[in-house]
Amino acid sequence: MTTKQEEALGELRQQIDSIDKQIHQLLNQRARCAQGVAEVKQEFQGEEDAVFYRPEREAQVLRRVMERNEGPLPDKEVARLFREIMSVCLALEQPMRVAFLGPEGTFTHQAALKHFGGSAVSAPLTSLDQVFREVEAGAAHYGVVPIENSTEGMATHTLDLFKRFNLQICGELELPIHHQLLAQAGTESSDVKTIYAHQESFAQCSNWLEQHYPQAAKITVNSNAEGARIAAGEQGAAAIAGDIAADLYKLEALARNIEDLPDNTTRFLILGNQDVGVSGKDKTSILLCAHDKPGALYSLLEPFHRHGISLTRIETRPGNGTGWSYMFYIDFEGHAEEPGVQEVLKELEAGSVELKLLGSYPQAVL
Ligand SMILES: O=C(O)C(=O)C[C@]1(C(=O)O)C=C[C@@H](O)C=C1
Repeated sequence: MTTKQEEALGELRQQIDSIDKQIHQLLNQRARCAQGVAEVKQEFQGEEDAVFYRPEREAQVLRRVMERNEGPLPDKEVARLFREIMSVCLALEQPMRVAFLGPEGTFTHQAALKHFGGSAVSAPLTSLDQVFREVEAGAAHYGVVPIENSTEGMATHTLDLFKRFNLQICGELELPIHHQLLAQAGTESSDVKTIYAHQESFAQCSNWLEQHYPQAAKITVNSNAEGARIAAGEQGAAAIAGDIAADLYKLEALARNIEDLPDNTTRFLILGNQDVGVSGKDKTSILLCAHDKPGALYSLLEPFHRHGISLTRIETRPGNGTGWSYMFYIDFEGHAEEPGVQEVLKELEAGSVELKLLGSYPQAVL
């Protein structure tokens, strides 16, 4: 290195050191504020009932971060940093236990980390029912469940569980699903004789596999993370999974983003036991049960139109056969505390057999 270069680098690094010191002090100052917030919550709500996680506030903080960002850091990247800052601050107030359908290393695990940050405690469970049960029982503070995929459609099993359990939806997030072909370090593409993956991932990568690995044996496993675990211990094997599984099982990507449709995205919901306040840009989800009679669907949807409320999703499921014939799962823009939404809910309640409010929550930010 020339002396001139050393001098120039030295000066910039001195600036970085001084900025780091300020960031560091400010981070701890922020953390002390969060501790103060926790004390206030405990004082006014009681030790047992204090609700520390506030999705509406987190959404507002993240939206503001993105709005005021002037770069050069991209909006999403600064938001991700602030996501982590709030995650550590929340963990100081109370470490959050977050349940999801395991094992660790699945896309749902990746969604949980994206939404709650790295300081939440992961609770991988063995079934979706168990995730609902643990959150309802309070054994986990929150749960993360898939609700729809852009190529596969609605996760109907999740929808049906909302009928059985009394939980609130506290949030949503979207995760682009990128599949990687993963193998032990040092594996060459030509070494791969067996590929492990979940059946959905095989389906989502079928053209690519046909083109690149027509001869390899394709073995279906219960989850991509399970496939990654097997591939980590087997020579000549590869797995289709996400980046989180690669990290967890120390695998390397032989090929990246091998999904046939590049915009493949899964939407996840956050389950909890609390009402979430208004964030300013919210969504509400309801289950409606209606008799199968002429005009039933029209009369359910008409109030939304009249009050200028946009539907973002409607899905029909068969009813349980006792008293009503159809169940509609409906997502729409707005919060149940807002007057227009309250009117619609009142009218729907009067005109349907049963209405279950699943929750109002901030629209996905990240
Ligand atoms: O504002 C609050 O209620 C806080 O607890 C602080 C804070 C934050 O770090 O900004 C932390 C956790 C909550 O989920 C929301 C925000």
